[in-house]
Amino acid sequence: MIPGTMQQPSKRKMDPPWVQSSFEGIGGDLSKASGCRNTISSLRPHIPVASKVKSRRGAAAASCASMAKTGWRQDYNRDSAESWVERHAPTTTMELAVHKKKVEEVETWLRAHALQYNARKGSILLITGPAGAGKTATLQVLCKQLGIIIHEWINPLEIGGNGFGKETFGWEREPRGFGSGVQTQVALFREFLLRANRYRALCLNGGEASVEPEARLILLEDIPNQFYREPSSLHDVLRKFSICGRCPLVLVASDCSGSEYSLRTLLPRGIQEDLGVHVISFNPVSPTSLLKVLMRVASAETAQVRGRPCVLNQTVLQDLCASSAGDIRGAINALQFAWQCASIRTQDTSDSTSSVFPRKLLRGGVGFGPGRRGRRGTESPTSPEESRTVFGGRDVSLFLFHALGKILHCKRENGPISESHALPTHLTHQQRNMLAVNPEDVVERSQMSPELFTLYLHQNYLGFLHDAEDVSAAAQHLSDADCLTADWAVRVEMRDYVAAVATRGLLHSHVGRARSGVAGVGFRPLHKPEWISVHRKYVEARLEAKQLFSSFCLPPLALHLELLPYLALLNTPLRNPGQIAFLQDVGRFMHIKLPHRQEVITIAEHDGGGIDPDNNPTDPTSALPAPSNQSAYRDLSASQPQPMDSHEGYEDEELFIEEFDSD
Ligand SMILES: Nc1ncnc2c1ncn2[C@@H]1O[C@H](COP(=O)(O)OP(=O)(O)OP(=O)(O)O)[C@@H](O)[C@H]1O
Repeated sequence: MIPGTMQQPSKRKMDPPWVQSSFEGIGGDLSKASGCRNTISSLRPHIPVASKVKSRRGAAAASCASMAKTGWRQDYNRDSAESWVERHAPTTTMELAVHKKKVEEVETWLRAHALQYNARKGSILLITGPAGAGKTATLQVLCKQLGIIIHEWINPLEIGGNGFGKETFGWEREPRGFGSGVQTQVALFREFLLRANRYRALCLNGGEASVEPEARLILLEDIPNQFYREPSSLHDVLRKFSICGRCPLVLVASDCSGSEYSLRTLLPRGIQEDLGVHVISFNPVSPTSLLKVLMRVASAETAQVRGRPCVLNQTVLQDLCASSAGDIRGAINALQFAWQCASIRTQDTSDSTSSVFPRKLLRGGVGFGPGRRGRRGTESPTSPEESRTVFGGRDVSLFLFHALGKILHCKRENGPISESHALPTHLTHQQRNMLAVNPEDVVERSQMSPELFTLYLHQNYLGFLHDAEDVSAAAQHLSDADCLTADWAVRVEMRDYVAAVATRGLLHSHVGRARSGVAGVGFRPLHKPEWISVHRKYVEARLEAKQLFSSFCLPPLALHLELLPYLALLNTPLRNPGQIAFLQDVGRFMHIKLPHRQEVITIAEHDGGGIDPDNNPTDPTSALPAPSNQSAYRDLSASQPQPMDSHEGYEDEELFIEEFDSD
């Protein structure tokens, strides 16, 4: 007998009663979280189901668990240990706070691909949208309703057998089936994806396996990190899956604009089209739906608290909705937190509380308790910003489309101008109503550099102005903004001024529309700046010239301003077809006649603020041929012009081009 094993039980008995597991709430949460995960655990015993300790779901529960350690009332602790997000999870489509059309879209796809026997088995659905928009909840509710079993991939915490998972959570690693060696997460994932649907889930509870419906799908929300570093390996796996998969795959991914971990990096549009991925894009939950859910949750919680009347204040709920920016999970977590703060305050306002919660969080009873309205000192936060600071909430970033729209549509407040804002008589022609938005704030929330944002404005502003005077004034302001960053020495310091001059200048130029009484221009598609493709071409050409003319050993300036124009003018063919093509492409642009403007790319509603990684001008190397000298010359990329007929045969001629010294 090992002494350690003997001592273990008595040690447990001696634990003080106030020590509670930090995973208490989460454990309950996960066990509730579903049959689908149980299905997976039965299918793949070595994958630690409990490893899906999502911080988002555990946040509220973890805070409650830490509260429990301070020895407050047991009933309160038990009550608060469970996350409300899980406790009030929707069970039917009627309860979902998601727009009906989106629910129908997902349902139609599921019926066509998961329920139809003849449907293509390896079909892929991609559900995107902001975090907390109810994407997973919708899928789970629909699958439950349609009787579809979900096999969900959950990233294993322990892969190499270091004992962490086994010792901490009591999981056993399955030694057979996947080999005894260390397996990479990607290898495990590949195996899961291609094998998950071959076997039925085991019925460990003794129930009848035959009563299970056959329809099933694979859910991939927890994407292995390796794929973000190497998206091509995910593409390979998905390609294989689309050929030999036996059930549909649903990818759930949140939009995170401007992040390198964004979906566009992982699954660019080209790959989506290749694989025939069907995309359904969710919007943030509307404030009305959010408010309904919060009221339902709050009423249910109030009904549970016996003997303690809690009066809900709708203003607080509205503030929570506004500050959560369509994130239902965030809104419910904030409500739970606010409710618990209020409960603590009304139950026990001893000094011990202030050691856990900052006083700021405890002020005012946050909308609960009788007679709070109208009493100074117990006011609820009135502005979304204030409620955000009090209860947490989300830092609201704007999608590019909406950020540009806020400037280009130039919304102003109606009504007379207050005396404090009135300009002197000689400046009345400059008088405008108050702006509905703060332009600098919009630029900041777009998560773009002011210069790039100005470029987008420059590309799109013409369609939004009413007359030529407005266009002239706007162009003047945009030029001024451009000049501000002309000097590289002060470029960084001047960035903020660029944003202010460009956006405010553009907004100030909107005069004609108001004068003519036109309400607005309505919907207008927005486009990416042509500058992006021009700049991309410039960077590509620079790199290509460096490779093709490396034998001249010239610095870039001399290469581009002396050698290349000289060679282009000489009209002498070179030895190399790559060099010929290059000179024809960039050295003789004055002869190229463009019949019309270049085709511009329309911005989709959920495009992020950063430069599109599919078309990143700062990293043109991806679009270039391999930088091997031979292949770069022989195999010109399709985008490059091929040597003209007139030059055919020059390759064989012995021509000598004099190399000259740049000095
Ligand atoms: N009426 C409701 N409609 C939708 N979700 C609800 C509702 N009430 C509570 N919830 C809970 O809100 C949470 C929404 O999170 P969900 O995981 O579905 O969002 P998501 O869009 O998939 O976000 P992420 O991409 O971050 O996972 C779920 O835990 C769900 O149980």
